[in-house]
Amino acid sequence: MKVLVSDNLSELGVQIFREAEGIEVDVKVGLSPDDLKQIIGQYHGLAIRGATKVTADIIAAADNLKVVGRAGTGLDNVDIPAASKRGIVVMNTPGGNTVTTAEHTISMMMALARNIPQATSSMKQGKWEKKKFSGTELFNKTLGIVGLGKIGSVVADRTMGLGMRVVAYDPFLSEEQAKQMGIRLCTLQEVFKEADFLTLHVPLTDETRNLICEKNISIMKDGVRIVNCSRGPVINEDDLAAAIESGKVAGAAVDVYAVEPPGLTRLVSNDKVICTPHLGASTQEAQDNVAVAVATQIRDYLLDGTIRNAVNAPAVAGEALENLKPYLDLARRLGSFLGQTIQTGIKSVEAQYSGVVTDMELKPITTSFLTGLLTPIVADEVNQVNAPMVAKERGILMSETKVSRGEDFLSLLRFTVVTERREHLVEGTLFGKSEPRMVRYGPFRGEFDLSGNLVLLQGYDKPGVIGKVGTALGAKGVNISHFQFARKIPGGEALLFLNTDSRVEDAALDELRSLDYVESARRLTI
Ligand SMILES: NC(=O)C1=CN([C@@H]2O[C@H](COP(=O)(O)OP(=O)(O)OC[C@H]3O[C@@H](n4cnc5c(N)ncnc54)[C@H](O)[C@@H]3O)[C@@H](O)[C@H]2O)C=CC1
Ligand SMILES: O=C(O)C(=O)COP(=O)(O)O
Repeated sequence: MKVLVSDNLSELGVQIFREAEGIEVDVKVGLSPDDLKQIIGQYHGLAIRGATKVTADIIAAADNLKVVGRAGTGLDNVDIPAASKRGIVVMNTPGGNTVTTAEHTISMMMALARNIPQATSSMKQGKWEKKKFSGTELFNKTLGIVGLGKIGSVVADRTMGLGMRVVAYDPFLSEEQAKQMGIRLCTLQEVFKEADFLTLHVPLTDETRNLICEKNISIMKDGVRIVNCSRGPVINEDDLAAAIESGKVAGAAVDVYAVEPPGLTRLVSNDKVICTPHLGASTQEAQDNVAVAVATQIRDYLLDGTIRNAVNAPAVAGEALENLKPYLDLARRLGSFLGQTIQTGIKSVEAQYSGVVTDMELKPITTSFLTGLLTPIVADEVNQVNAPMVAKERGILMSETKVSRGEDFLSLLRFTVVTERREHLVEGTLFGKSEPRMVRYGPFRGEFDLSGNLVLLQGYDKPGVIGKVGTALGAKGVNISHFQFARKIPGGEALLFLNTDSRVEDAALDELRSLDYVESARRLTI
């Protein structure tokens, strides 16, 4: 497995790749988009920070890429839908830079309140401008926080210690959660109206883009000070610059920009604006945290499929993964079996779980079934990341339920696939702790081993059929390793399920089909 580190990652992270058996790492920082596109095809993993832009164009060239790991939080530099479509897991490292970014925010707010950068610069010109740089206290002022997530809540906690009154807006947080932090949740309008200082800690989304614009600034307090250590496009830079020039906004502290580096924009050039070059996460501690986290996550995914902190796949790790793995395997086999027997368009998939499996995370199991089901049907690679998307694109309705069924099995997985023509049902369970078995196919019950070369014969339960099948295959040199016979009623419809040591060629299949009482013969590989 080859991993490319394309941004400045702490050495501790690179070391983890170097020490991992089965991983080869290249560190190439500062590649142009064209250069990255040229080489990305060789890599299975990509470790980045914010500088590398993983666009749809790069992803289209990433023929072997399985995982993109962001050492940090914001993923606005990764085209997540494009990655998901190609089955590439996208991960970040939440929490690793939270304290550092919160501390930077508070440093920026204090520096802004006391004009520290401007005063420093003045002194370095030999001046002593005491009056010009008189500032304002934070004590007893209202801090408005937009986005009370990890960073926002650390900012809240620390600034309450400075005697600030904190109000916050976060539509995804409950009153109760905010109350536990001792913070009053308000509407966005209230936060804008009440804040003496306003700080932004939201991800860049369609809702947050351009949030600080002329219209919203107009409802803020005169003399408000604005801090942005989230993402540049959350602020309309021209509107903010204009509001500072007019005196409506007293000043701004900015770490992130619409375009990075921004050059000498109207905002950056303004004396009342203090700025840092996207330094929010730049401390040794945070960089070590996020590099170690991302390298460990990428390594574990590439080497054993453990998914942690992915934004486009359910998280499965550690002990939970160990318990889940046999079920993931069982579900994939059941899916693969049906995917190879179904011949018409799929309308819906229903997953029903009963027994001890219901204590586990079921979504990955359903996705694993889908992966098996869709792989024989669609041309592109289908995996845990893109299977739900592929199903959705094909208009397949999904449902997943837990049922209590007084069955004979410790756990039972039932999947019902409805096609344009009919309903296909399979049930599966684990024998022992990890032996996957299909125990029902439509009306037929048995103990079917879904592995290797299979032949599925449907016909009628008549004397001599089994012998003829064995003789026909034997004549072609095919050895049967496992044999299951199931029927509804004596003499009625029957199923012959064969595991063979070698692949059954077309001629042998044709011969099986020509036998009396054999209606169909199908070859499957699982
Ligand atoms: N300047 C820097 O170097 C850094 C910047 N960041 C930026 O800070 C952002 C926040 O980071 P974390 O706190 O770790 O993420 P988080 O996911 O813990 O918090 C984000 C919060 O924003 C809230 N939110 C989402 N949409 C919202 C909306 N429309 N209005 C109000 N709130 C909304 C969410 O509910 C969540 O609570 C990141 O997305 C990233 O863009 C993060 C780390 C370093
Ligand atoms: O983690 C984040 O979201 C950041 O913005 C930090 O960005 P960086 O790793 O310094 O490019």
